[in-house]
Amino acid sequence: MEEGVRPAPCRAKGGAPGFKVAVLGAAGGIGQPLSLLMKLNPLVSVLHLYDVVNTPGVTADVSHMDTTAVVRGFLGPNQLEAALTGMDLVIIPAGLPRKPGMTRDDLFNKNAGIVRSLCEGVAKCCPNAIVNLISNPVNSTVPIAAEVFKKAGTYDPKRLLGVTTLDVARANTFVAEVLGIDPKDVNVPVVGGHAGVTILPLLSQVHPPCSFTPDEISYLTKRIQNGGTEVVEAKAGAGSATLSMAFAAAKFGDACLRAMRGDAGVVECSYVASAVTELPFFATKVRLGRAGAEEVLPLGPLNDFERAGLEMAKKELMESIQKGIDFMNK
Ligand SMILES: NC(=O)c1ccc[n+]([C@@H]2O[C@H](COP(=O)([O-])OP(=O)(O)OC[C@H]3O[C@@H](n4cnc5c(N)ncnc54)[C@H](O)[C@@H]3O)[C@@H](O)[C@H]2O)c1
Ligand SMILES: O=C(O)C[C@H](O)C(=O)O
Repeated sequence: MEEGVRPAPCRAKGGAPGFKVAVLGAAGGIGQPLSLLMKLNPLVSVLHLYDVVNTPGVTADVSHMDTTAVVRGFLGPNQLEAALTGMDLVIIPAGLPRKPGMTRDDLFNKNAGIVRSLCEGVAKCCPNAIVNLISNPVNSTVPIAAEVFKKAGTYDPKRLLGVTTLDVARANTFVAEVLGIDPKDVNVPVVGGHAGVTILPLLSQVHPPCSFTPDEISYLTKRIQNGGTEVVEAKAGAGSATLSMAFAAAKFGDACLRAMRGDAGVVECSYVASAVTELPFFATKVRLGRAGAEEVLPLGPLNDFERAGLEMAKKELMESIQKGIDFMNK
Protein backbone atom coordinates (compact mmCIF):
# COMPACT_ATOMS: atom_id res chain seq x y z
CA MET A 1 0.00 0.00 0.00
CA GLU A 2 1.22 3.50 -0.79
CA GLU A 3 2.26 5.68 2.07
CA GLY A 4 0.15 8.81 2.63
CA VAL A 5 1.73 12.24 2.33
CA ARG A 6 3.35 13.15 5.63
CA PRO A 7 4.25 16.72 6.58
CA ALA A 8 7.82 17.36 5.42
CA PRO A 9 10.44 17.71 8.17
CA CYS A 10 11.56 20.97 6.51
CA ARG A 11 13.61 23.84 7.82
CA ALA A 12 11.90 27.23 7.93
CA LYS A 13 12.30 29.19 4.70
CA GLY A 14 12.49 32.98 4.82
CA GLY A 15 9.56 34.56 2.98
CA ALA A 16 10.65 35.19 -0.60
CA PRO A 17 10.09 38.76 -1.78
CA GLY A 18 7.24 39.03 -4.22
CA PHE A 19 3.49 39.37 -4.47
CA LYS A 20 0.69 37.27 -3.03
CA VAL A 21 -1.75 36.22 -5.73
CA ALA A 22 -5.07 34.36 -5.48
CA VAL A 23 -6.86 32.60 -8.33
CA LEU A 24 -10.60 32.14 -7.64
CA GLY A 25 -12.02 29.36 -9.82
CA ALA A 26 -8.59 27.72 -9.89
CA ALA A 27 -9.82 24.21 -10.71
CA GLY A 28 -11.61 25.28 -13.90
CA GLY A 29 -10.71 25.22 -17.56
CA ILE A 30 -9.02 28.62 -17.30
CA GLY A 31 -8.09 28.32 -13.63
CA GLN A 32 -5.80 25.29 -13.99
CA PRO A 33 -3.50 26.55 -16.77
CA LEU A 34 -3.64 30.05 -15.26
CA SER A 35 -2.47 28.64 -11.91
CA LEU A 36 0.38 26.87 -13.71
CA LEU A 37 1.39 30.10 -15.48
CA MET A 38 1.25 32.16 -12.27
CA LYS A 39 3.40 29.53 -10.52
CA LEU A 40 5.97 30.19 -13.26
CA ASN A 41 5.92 33.95 -12.62
CA PRO A 42 9.00 35.01 -10.63
CA LEU A 43 7.13 38.03 -9.22
CA VAL A 44 4.77 35.71 -7.31
CA SER A 45 5.91 34.56 -3.85
CA VAL A 46 2.61 33.06 -2.63
CA LEU A 47 -0.11 31.56 -4.83
CA HIS A 48 -3.52 30.75 -3.32
CA LEU A 49 -5.79 28.47 -5.36
CA TYR A 50 -9.49 28.65 -4.46
CA ASP A 51 -12.48 26.81 -5.95
CA VAL A 52 -15.63 25.06 -4.79
CA VAL A 53 -14.33 21.74 -6.21
CA ASN A 54 -11.04 19.89 -6.82
CA THR A 55 -8.54 22.36 -5.38
CA PRO A 56 -6.66 19.75 -3.31
CA GLY A 57 -5.66 17.90 -6.47
CA VAL A 58 -4.82 20.99 -8.51
CA THR A 59 -2.82 22.40 -5.60
CA ALA A 60 -0.84 19.19 -5.01
CA ASP A 61 -0.07 19.04 -8.72
CA VAL A 62 0.98 22.69 -9.25
CA SER A 63 2.91 22.78 -5.96
CA HIS A 64 5.43 20.20 -7.27
CA MET A 65 6.74 22.66 -9.89
CA ASP A 66 10.20 23.75 -8.72
CA THR A 67 9.61 27.48 -9.03
CA THR A 68 9.65 30.03 -6.20
CA ALA A 69 5.98 30.60 -5.36
CA VAL A 70 4.57 28.75 -2.34
CA VAL A 71 1.20 27.22 -3.34
CA ARG A 72 -1.74 26.71 -1.00
CA GLY A 73 -5.16 25.33 -1.82
CA PHE A 74 -8.57 26.36 -0.44
CA LEU A 75 -11.83 24.50 -0.96
CA GLY A 76 -15.35 25.85 -0.60
CA PRO A 77 -16.90 28.98 0.94
CA ASN A 78 -15.64 28.18 4.47
CA GLN A 79 -12.09 28.64 3.22
CA LEU A 80 -12.66 31.71 1.05
CA GLU A 81 -11.56 34.17 3.73
CA ALA A 82 -8.32 32.29 4.37
CA ALA A 83 -7.71 32.18 0.63
CA LEU A 84 -8.09 35.96 0.31
CA THR A 85 -6.46 37.31 3.45
CA GLY A 86 -3.29 39.26 2.65
CA MET A 87 -3.56 38.99 -1.14
CA ASP A 88 -2.09 41.70 -3.39
CA LEU A 89 -3.71 40.52 -6.64
CA VAL A 90 -6.92 38.49 -7.03
CA ILE A 91 -7.65 36.95 -10.42
CA ILE A 92 -11.24 35.72 -10.91
CA PRO A 93 -12.06 33.17 -13.63
CA ALA A 94 -14.88 31.53 -11.58
CA GLY A 95 -18.21 30.85 -13.23
CA LEU A 96 -19.99 29.05 -16.05
CA PRO A 97 -18.69 29.16 -19.62
CA ARG A 98 -20.87 29.38 -22.76
CA LYS A 99 -22.16 26.52 -24.89
CA PRO A 100 -22.93 26.90 -28.62
CA GLY A 101 -25.96 29.12 -29.24
CA MET A 102 -25.52 31.12 -26.01
CA THR A 103 -24.50 34.75 -25.67
CA ARG A 104 -22.24 35.85 -22.84
CA ASP A 105 -25.25 37.63 -21.36
CA ASP A 106 -27.00 34.24 -21.06
CA LEU A 107 -24.45 33.50 -18.29
CA PHE A 108 -25.60 36.48 -16.24
CA ASN A 109 -28.08 34.65 -14.00
CA LYS A 110 -25.50 32.10 -12.80
CA ASN A 111 -22.33 34.18 -12.79
CA ALA A 112 -23.65 37.43 -11.28
CA GLY A 113 -24.18 35.76 -7.90
CA ILE A 114 -20.80 34.00 -8.01
CA VAL A 115 -18.98 37.27 -8.73
CA ARG A 116 -20.95 39.06 -6.02
CA SER A 117 -20.05 36.55 -3.30
CA LEU A 118 -16.36 36.38 -4.30
CA CYS A 119 -16.10 40.19 -4.38
CA GLU A 120 -17.76 40.40 -0.97
CA GLY A 121 -14.89 38.20 0.23
CA VAL A 122 -12.34 40.51 -1.40
CA ALA A 123 -13.93 43.58 0.24
CA LYS A 124 -13.75 41.88 3.62
CA CYS A 125 -10.35 40.17 3.50
CA CYS A 126 -8.10 42.06 1.05
CA PRO A 127 -9.79 45.40 0.30
CA ASN A 128 -6.57 46.85 -1.12
CA ALA A 129 -5.95 44.03 -3.59
CA ILE A 130 -6.06 44.65 -7.30
CA VAL A 131 -8.83 42.56 -8.91
CA ASN A 132 -8.59 41.11 -12.43
CA LEU A 133 -12.12 40.01 -13.37
CA ILE A 134 -12.49 37.40 -16.12
CA SER A 135 -15.94 35.87 -15.40
CA ASN A 136 -18.55 36.61 -18.08
CA PRO A 137 -20.45 38.65 -18.96
CA VAL A 138 -17.52 41.00 -18.18
CA ASN A 139 -19.56 44.01 -19.41
CA SER A 140 -21.91 43.39 -16.44
CA THR A 141 -19.72 41.59 -13.88
CA VAL A 142 -17.33 44.55 -13.54
CA PRO A 143 -20.24 46.91 -12.66
CA ILE A 144 -21.48 44.25 -10.19
CA ALA A 145 -18.06 44.11 -8.53
CA ALA A 146 -17.95 47.93 -8.35
CA GLU A 147 -21.35 47.97 -6.60
CA VAL A 148 -20.20 45.31 -4.11
CA PHE A 149 -17.13 47.37 -3.25
CA LYS A 150 -19.18 50.60 -3.02
CA LYS A 151 -21.59 48.94 -0.59
CA ALA A 152 -18.65 47.70 1.50
CA GLY A 153 -17.04 51.16 1.44
CA THR A 154 -13.85 49.81 -0.16
CA TYR A 155 -14.33 50.87 -3.81
CA ASP A 156 -11.28 52.27 -5.56
CA PRO A 157 -11.99 52.31 -9.32
CA LYS A 158 -8.26 52.01 -10.06
CA ARG A 159 -8.14 48.56 -8.47
CA LEU A 160 -10.95 46.91 -10.45
CA LEU A 161 -9.93 45.75 -13.92
CA GLY A 162 -12.01 43.74 -16.39
CA VAL A 163 -9.75 41.45 -18.41
CA THR A 164 -10.05 42.07 -22.18
CA THR A 165 -6.51 40.94 -23.02
CA LEU A 166 -7.78 37.97 -25.04
CA ASP A 167 -9.47 40.36 -27.49
CA VAL A 168 -6.11 42.09 -27.98
CA ALA A 169 -4.29 38.74 -28.34
CA ARG A 170 -6.79 37.63 -31.00
CA ALA A 171 -6.60 40.98 -32.79
CA ASN A 172 -2.79 40.84 -32.82
CA THR A 173 -2.87 37.25 -34.12
CA PHE A 174 -5.40 37.84 -36.91
CA VAL A 175 -3.84 41.15 -38.02
CA ALA A 176 -0.37 39.57 -38.06
CA GLU A 177 -1.75 36.76 -40.24
CA VAL A 178 -3.16 39.26 -42.77
CA LEU A 179 0.04 41.35 -42.77
CA GLY A 180 2.30 38.28 -42.91
CA ILE A 181 4.35 39.34 -39.87
CA ASP A 182 5.09 37.97 -36.39
CA PRO A 183 2.21 38.60 -33.88
CA LYS A 184 4.74 39.64 -31.26
CA ASP A 185 5.50 42.71 -33.38
CA VAL A 186 1.84 43.76 -33.64
CA ASN A 187 -0.22 45.81 -31.20
CA VAL A 188 -3.92 46.40 -31.90
CA PRO A 189 -5.87 48.52 -29.42
CA VAL A 190 -9.26 46.91 -28.72
CA VAL A 191 -11.72 49.18 -26.92
CA GLY A 192 -15.35 49.17 -25.72
CA GLY A 193 -16.24 45.99 -23.89
CA HIS A 194 -16.06 42.20 -24.10
CA ALA A 195 -19.04 40.87 -26.10
CA GLY A 196 -19.99 40.99 -29.78
CA VAL A 197 -20.23 44.51 -31.19
CA THR A 198 -18.90 46.00 -27.95
CA ILE A 199 -15.48 44.54 -28.91
CA LEU A 200 -14.14 47.36 -31.07
CA PRO A 201 -10.70 46.86 -32.63
CA LEU A 202 -9.11 50.15 -33.71
CA LEU A 203 -7.48 48.99 -36.94
CA SER A 204 -6.58 52.60 -37.80
CA GLN A 205 -4.25 52.62 -34.77
CA VAL A 206 -2.39 49.35 -35.35
CA HIS A 207 1.28 49.34 -34.48
CA PRO A 208 3.34 49.14 -36.69
CA PRO A 209 1.44 51.69 -38.78
CA CYS A 210 -0.23 49.98 -41.74
CA SER A 211 -3.32 50.24 -43.89
CA PHE A 212 -6.00 47.69 -44.76
CA THR A 213 -8.39 47.27 -47.70
CA PRO A 214 -12.14 47.58 -46.94
CA ASP A 215 -12.40 43.78 -47.29
CA GLU A 216 -9.60 43.22 -44.80
CA ILE A 217 -11.22 45.65 -42.32
CA SER A 218 -14.56 43.88 -42.60
CA TYR A 219 -12.97 40.40 -42.22
CA LEU A 220 -10.74 41.40 -39.29
CA THR A 221 -13.44 43.27 -37.37
CA LYS A 222 -15.90 40.38 -37.63
CA ARG A 223 -13.29 37.75 -36.76
CA ILE A 224 -12.05 39.66 -33.70
CA GLN A 225 -15.61 40.32 -32.47
CA ASN A 226 -16.53 36.68 -33.07
CA GLY A 227 -13.31 35.12 -31.67
CA GLY A 228 -14.95 33.77 -28.52
CA THR A 229 -17.84 32.25 -30.47
CA GLU A 230 -15.38 30.69 -32.94
CA VAL A 231 -13.83 28.76 -30.01
CA VAL A 232 -17.20 27.92 -28.39
CA GLU A 233 -18.43 26.40 -31.67
CA ALA A 234 -15.17 24.51 -32.29
CA LYS A 235 -15.35 23.04 -28.76
CA ALA A 236 -18.94 21.98 -29.56
CA GLY A 237 -20.35 21.99 -26.03
CA ALA A 238 -17.11 21.37 -24.13
CA GLY A 239 -16.76 25.02 -23.03
CA SER A 240 -15.15 28.20 -24.27
CA ALA A 241 -11.61 29.53 -24.61
CA THR A 242 -9.48 28.29 -21.71
CA LEU A 243 -5.86 27.94 -22.88
CA SER A 244 -5.64 31.22 -24.82
CA MET A 245 -7.56 32.89 -21.96
CA ALA A 246 -5.15 31.54 -19.34
CA PHE A 247 -2.28 32.86 -21.49
CA ALA A 248 -3.99 36.27 -21.78
CA ALA A 249 -4.84 36.42 -18.05
CA ALA A 250 -1.27 35.49 -17.10
CA LYS A 251 0.04 38.21 -19.41
CA PHE A 252 -2.34 40.79 -17.91
CA GLY A 253 -1.63 39.63 -14.35
CA ASP A 254 2.10 39.91 -15.02
CA ALA A 255 1.60 43.46 -16.34
CA CYS A 256 -0.28 44.36 -13.14
CA LEU A 257 2.49 42.86 -10.98
CA ARG A 258 5.27 44.65 -12.90
CA ALA A 259 3.37 47.93 -12.47
CA MET A 260 2.80 47.20 -8.76
CA ARG A 261 6.57 46.66 -8.44
CA GLY A 262 7.07 50.16 -9.85
CA ASP A 263 7.93 49.50 -13.51
CA ALA A 264 7.15 52.53 -15.67
CA GLY A 265 5.34 52.53 -19.01
CA VAL A 266 3.11 49.48 -18.45
CA VAL A 267 0.11 50.02 -20.75
CA GLU A 268 -2.62 47.44 -21.45
CA CYS A 269 -6.22 47.53 -22.65
CA SER A 270 -8.72 46.88 -19.87
CA TYR A 271 -12.42 47.42 -19.07
CA VAL A 272 -12.41 49.93 -16.21
CA ALA A 273 -14.29 52.84 -14.66
CA SER A 274 -13.78 55.51 -17.26
CA ALA A 275 -14.62 59.06 -18.30
CA VAL A 276 -13.52 58.48 -21.90
CA THR A 277 -17.18 58.21 -23.02
CA GLU A 278 -20.44 59.04 -21.23
CA LEU A 279 -20.57 55.41 -19.98
CA PRO A 280 -19.34 54.64 -16.46
CA PHE A 281 -17.23 51.68 -17.68
CA PHE A 282 -15.34 51.34 -20.93
CA ALA A 283 -12.26 49.48 -22.19
CA THR A 284 -9.34 51.50 -23.53
CA LYS A 285 -5.62 51.46 -23.01
CA VAL A 286 -4.79 52.15 -19.38
CA ARG A 287 -1.47 52.98 -17.77
CA LEU A 288 -0.91 50.56 -14.91
CA GLY A 289 0.95 51.63 -11.76
CA ARG A 290 1.42 50.66 -8.14
CA ALA A 291 -2.24 51.50 -7.43
CA GLY A 292 -3.74 49.75 -10.47
CA ALA A 293 -5.24 51.61 -13.45
CA GLU A 294 -3.56 54.92 -12.68
CA GLU A 295 -4.43 56.60 -15.98
CA VAL A 296 -7.22 55.79 -18.42
CA LEU A 297 -5.93 56.79 -21.84
CA PRO A 298 -8.12 58.46 -24.48
CA LEU A 299 -9.50 56.72 -27.56
CA GLY A 300 -7.28 58.59 -30.02
CA PRO A 301 -8.44 59.54 -33.51
CA LEU A 302 -11.14 57.26 -34.95
CA ASN A 303 -12.13 56.89 -38.61
CA ASP A 304 -15.78 56.93 -39.80
CA PHE A 305 -16.07 53.10 -39.62
CA GLU A 306 -14.78 53.07 -36.03
CA ARG A 307 -17.03 55.99 -35.02
CA ALA A 308 -20.07 54.05 -36.27
CA GLY A 309 -18.83 50.94 -34.40
CA LEU A 310 -18.40 53.01 -31.24
CA GLU A 311 -22.04 54.13 -31.34
CA MET A 312 -23.23 50.49 -31.66
CA ALA A 313 -20.89 49.39 -28.88
CA LYS A 314 -22.05 52.11 -26.49
CA LYS A 315 -25.74 51.24 -26.97
CA GLU A 316 -25.21 47.58 -26.02
CA LEU A 317 -22.71 48.39 -23.27
CA MET A 318 -25.08 50.82 -21.55
CA GLU A 319 -27.69 48.06 -21.19
CA SER A 320 -25.17 45.53 -19.86
CA ILE A 321 -23.77 48.01 -17.34
CA GLN A 322 -27.25 48.96 -16.12
CA LYS A 323 -28.16 45.27 -15.78
CA GLY A 324 -25.17 44.75 -13.47
CA ILE A 325 -26.00 47.81 -11.37
CA ASP A 326 -29.69 46.81 -11.14
CA PHE A 327 -28.72 43.28 -9.99
CA MET A 328 -27.00 44.80 -6.97
CA ASN A 329 -29.74 47.28 -6.15
CA LYS A 330 -32.92 45.20 -6.52
N1 LIG B 1 -12.83 37.67 -20.04
C1 LIG B 1 -12.58 36.81 -21.00
O1 LIG B 1 -11.98 37.17 -22.02
C2 LIG B 1 -13.00 35.37 -20.87
C3 LIG B 1 -12.45 34.41 -21.73
C4 LIG B 1 -12.82 33.08 -21.57
C5 LIG B 1 -13.74 32.72 -20.58
N2 LIG B 1 -14.25 33.68 -19.78
C6 LIG B 1 -15.20 33.34 -18.71
O2 LIG B 1 -14.48 32.76 -17.63
C7 LIG B 1 -15.35 31.95 -16.84
C8 LIG B 1 -14.71 30.59 -16.54
O3 LIG B 1 -14.54 29.86 -17.72
P1 LIG B 1 -13.94 28.35 -17.66
O4 LIG B 1 -13.85 27.88 -19.05
O5 LIG B 1 -12.73 28.33 -16.80
O6 LIG B 1 -15.14 27.61 -16.92
P2 LIG B 1 -15.06 26.22 -16.08
O7 LIG B 1 -16.47 25.77 -15.87
O8 LIG B 1 -14.11 25.28 -16.73
O9 LIG B 1 -14.41 26.66 -14.72
C9 LIG B 1 -15.06 27.53 -13.84
C10 LIG B 1 -14.62 27.19 -12.44
O10 LIG B 1 -15.30 28.09 -11.56
C11 LIG B 1 -15.61 27.35 -10.39
N3 LIG B 1 -16.63 28.02 -9.60
C12 LIG B 1 -17.97 28.01 -9.77
N4 LIG B 1 -18.56 28.71 -8.77
C13 LIG B 1 -17.56 29.16 -7.97
C14 LIG B 1 -17.51 29.91 -6.78
N5 LIG B 1 -18.63 30.38 -6.20
N6 LIG B 1 -16.32 30.17 -6.25
C15 LIG B 1 -15.18 29.73 -6.83
N7 LIG B 1 -15.15 28.99 -7.94
C16 LIG B 1 -16.33 28.72 -8.50
C17 LIG B 1 -16.04 25.99 -10.91
O11 LIG B 1 -16.00 25.02 -9.89
C18 LIG B 1 -15.01 25.76 -12.00
O12 LIG B 1 -13.88 25.08 -11.52
C19 LIG B 1 -16.64 31.85 -17.66
O13 LIG B 1 -17.60 32.75 -17.15
C20 LIG B 1 -16.22 32.28 -19.04
O14 LIG B 1 -17.28 32.78 -19.82
C21 LIG B 1 -13.91 34.99 -19.91
O1 LIG C 1 -16.65 33.53 -25.73
C1 LIG C 1 -16.79 33.22 -24.55
O2 LIG C 1 -17.86 32.90 -24.06
C2 LIG C 1 -15.58 33.21 -23.65
C3 LIG C 1 -14.76 34.45 -23.73
O3 LIG C 1 -15.50 35.60 -23.45
C4 LIG C 1 -14.01 34.60 -25.02
O4 LIG C 1 -13.97 35.69 -25.58
O5 LIG C 1 -13.40 33.60 -25.46
